[in-house]
Amino acid sequence: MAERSWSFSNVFRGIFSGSEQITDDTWDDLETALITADFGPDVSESILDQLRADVTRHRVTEVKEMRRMLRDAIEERLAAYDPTLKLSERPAVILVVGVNGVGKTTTIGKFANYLKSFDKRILVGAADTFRAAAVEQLSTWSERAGVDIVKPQQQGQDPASVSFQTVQKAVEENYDIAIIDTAGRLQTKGGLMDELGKIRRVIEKQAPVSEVLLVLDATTGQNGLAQAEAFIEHAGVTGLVLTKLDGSAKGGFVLSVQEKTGLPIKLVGQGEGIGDLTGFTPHVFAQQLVG
Ligand SMILES: Nc1nc2c(ncn2[C@@H]2O[C@H](COP(=O)(O)OP(=O)(O)OP(=O)(O)O)[C@@H](O)[C@H]2O)c(=O)[nH]1
Repeated sequence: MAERSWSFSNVFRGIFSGSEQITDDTWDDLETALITADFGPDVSESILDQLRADVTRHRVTEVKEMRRMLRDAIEERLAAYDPTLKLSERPAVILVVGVNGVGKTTTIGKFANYLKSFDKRILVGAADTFRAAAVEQLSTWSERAGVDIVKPQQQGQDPASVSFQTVQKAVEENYDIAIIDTAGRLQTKGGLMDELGKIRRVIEKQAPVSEVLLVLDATTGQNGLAQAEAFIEHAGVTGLVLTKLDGSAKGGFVLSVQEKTGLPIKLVGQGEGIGDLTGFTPHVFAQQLVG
């Protein structure tokens, strides 16, 4: 796989190619690298503690061996969360939520395209009714992915009613999956949650909600996480989507975000193209991060 710009291995290459034996400098450099890559202070410290204990216990002296241990430690921690998407209901209803501009609509386009390759019948719902451009954008993506769309009849239509119509059509016409785009404004917690709560209630009159995916922009790191706090606390989020990892040097965010929220990462966006979305595989990720 081509090396991505977010790859942590660039940072590591310096540390691990400097000398063959582990020295005090190796530990200092490693700590700096973990912080730089946005693992966050707590996760960085606990990785370092674990690694120190492992290195001592196994009497490891070589940098090469330490690198392997780091990779394994990161993989093990990433794998503590289940990345499987729950799509067994028919239709499986997926709500996509998140703050402004994080990549919700783009993700839905890529995700619809990905699911179609498994021969699924997909319907998307444009419940981001505040911006006409948002509906147009989703419409363009649905065309590219070759999936059907339910749009509001007029601008500003109640997002809950568009969601209702989407799920109704999905049930009546036997779609496998309905994906609903919601508005991404930074709102007061009350307004945001009232709107999402209403969307949920009207959907659940017809079908259970299978997944609530919170989209996070990896380039904003810990900051973006703070902005999304209201969703995490109140929206019944079942999984995370990390976007823009292609533009981020903050690969460590991948690990800290799971540990901070207790939520699994289920999808990863690595570009603006329709094919730039993948599932989340801890083994591959640890490899890409550490090299
Ligand atoms: N490089 C890169 N850009 C991305 C990725 N995902 C989304 N984008 C870009 O991010 C910008 C915002 O994406 P949107 O999908 O419009 O975001 P949104 O969350 O739907 O925005 P609102 O509806 O305004 O809340 C667009 O320019 C996308 O092309 C990604 O994985 N990598």
